[in-house]
Amino acid sequence: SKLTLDDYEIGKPLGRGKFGRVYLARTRKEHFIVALKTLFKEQLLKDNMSHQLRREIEIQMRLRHPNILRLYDYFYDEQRIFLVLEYAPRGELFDDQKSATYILQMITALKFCHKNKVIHRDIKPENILLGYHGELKISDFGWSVHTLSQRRQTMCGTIDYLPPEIVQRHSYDHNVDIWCLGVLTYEFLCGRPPFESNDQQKTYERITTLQFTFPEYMGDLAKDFISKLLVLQPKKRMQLKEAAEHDWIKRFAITENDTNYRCTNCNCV
Ligand SMILES: O=C(Cc1cc(-c2ccc3c(-c4nc5ccccc5[nH]4)n[nH]c3c2)n[nH]1)Nc1cccc(F)c1
Repeated sequence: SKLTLDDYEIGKPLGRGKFGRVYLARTRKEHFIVALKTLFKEQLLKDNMSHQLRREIEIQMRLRHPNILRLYDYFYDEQRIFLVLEYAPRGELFDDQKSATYILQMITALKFCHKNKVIHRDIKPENILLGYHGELKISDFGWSVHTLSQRRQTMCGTIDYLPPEIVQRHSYDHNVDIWCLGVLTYEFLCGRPPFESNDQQKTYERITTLQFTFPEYMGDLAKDFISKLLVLQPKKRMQLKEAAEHDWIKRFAITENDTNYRCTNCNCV
């Protein structure tokens, strides 16, 4: 027979409110672990989302594939609808821990570049590769030493990463890499860059006027870290030394001397 809420023991909240209220849960009888999502009927009616939810439930109940998160079941009470979703043990693709770990490696790489009087100028996801042990590798120094003309730089590839001083054709220094680090951190955590727009001119305007917002699920430490990098005045941006010491990095980054350091590729440690 159909399970109800009483058949589950509720555990810790999962995710960060990105998906609404989702809790770790397990069935009282078999201790089968799931992610239990709660949706409020009133909210759904208000947003006129009931038909969409029905369709989504329909589709997700039917689709069975190792790379598609399972919807095992659903049930409801007077106020709420409950979705019994598959529990994904390794969590979100880019959470604070993975993002901070990569950003710390980016910081150490940029420190080395700047110490050697090299400004990368083109930090963005396309220019990042991963080594055998999952370590970050900045690739493509094409723009670093002999930057091509501004036009060429803005013509190819994304403009989302351009710092304001380059958009406005002012002189620039190593602080351009600090700006890009802020854009990269934002994209790692949100899955899109902060100034993205469907019109190039609009993107430039948002960059030069610092028009961006944080999604509500973003943690305060991450917001503080990014806000100290995405500063219009290059000299006012947090420097790499402080960035490496920032609480968001301290709290979430995993370095090889951490106890929970585990190579994502092999069991080499
Ligand atoms: O709403 C969602 C998407 C969704 C997925 C989730 C979700 C969130 C987190 C997890 C997790 C999970 N595992 C973790 C491990 C470590 C840290 C955090 C974790 N979160 N496992 N499964 C999940 C499932 N919440 N909401 N699907 C949905 C909605 C309506 C109808 C329907 F058929 C599906």
